[in-house]
Amino acid sequence: MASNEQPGVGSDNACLHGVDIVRVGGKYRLREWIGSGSFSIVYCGINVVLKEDVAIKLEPIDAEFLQLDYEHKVYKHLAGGIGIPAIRWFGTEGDYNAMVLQCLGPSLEDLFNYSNRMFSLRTVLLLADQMVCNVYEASCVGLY
Ligand SMILES: Nc1ncnc2c1ncn2[C@@H]1O[C@H](COP(=O)(O)OP(=O)(O)OP(=O)(O)O)[C@@H](O)[C@H]1O
Repeated sequence: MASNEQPGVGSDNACLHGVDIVRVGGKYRLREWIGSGSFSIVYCGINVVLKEDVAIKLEPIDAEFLQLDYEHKVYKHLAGGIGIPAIRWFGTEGDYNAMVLQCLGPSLEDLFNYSNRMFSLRTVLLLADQMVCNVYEASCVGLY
């Protein structure tokens, strides 16, 4: 799960988190930093042609354990599932592998905070159902 220690909300400067590129795939511009996971950095971004909000996930190409390509394959296989973002672009830009995704709504952590860090039993069961279904789908195509 990702950590959000230094949100760059309001900043248009992607360099704030050590990333020295401003666009990927020609038309996806990085905007504010959303969070950093164990292997990647995620930004809010925009498709400058369609004006669509996107999420841009970057992984340094010199990372010891590259995972973005695998995550890209998992998303491709789970396409259309609940909570699975559509892939807009995948490739390499400068020193980064990049995956551009449909921008989802608030994270589970955000929703948990909105709910005073307490989910009802019904919500927990609905979440468990979605997670088990996604893992099952992935296992059916040999991804787990
Ligand atoms: N498509 C998306 N739309 C909106 N926010 C997203 C999207 N994908 C990821 N995020 C947000 O970006 C942050 C980091 O994402 P994520 O946890 O997937 O990174 P990660 O590097 O895969 O982390 P880990 O490997 O530690 O799970 C989280 O706050 C997450 O909610």
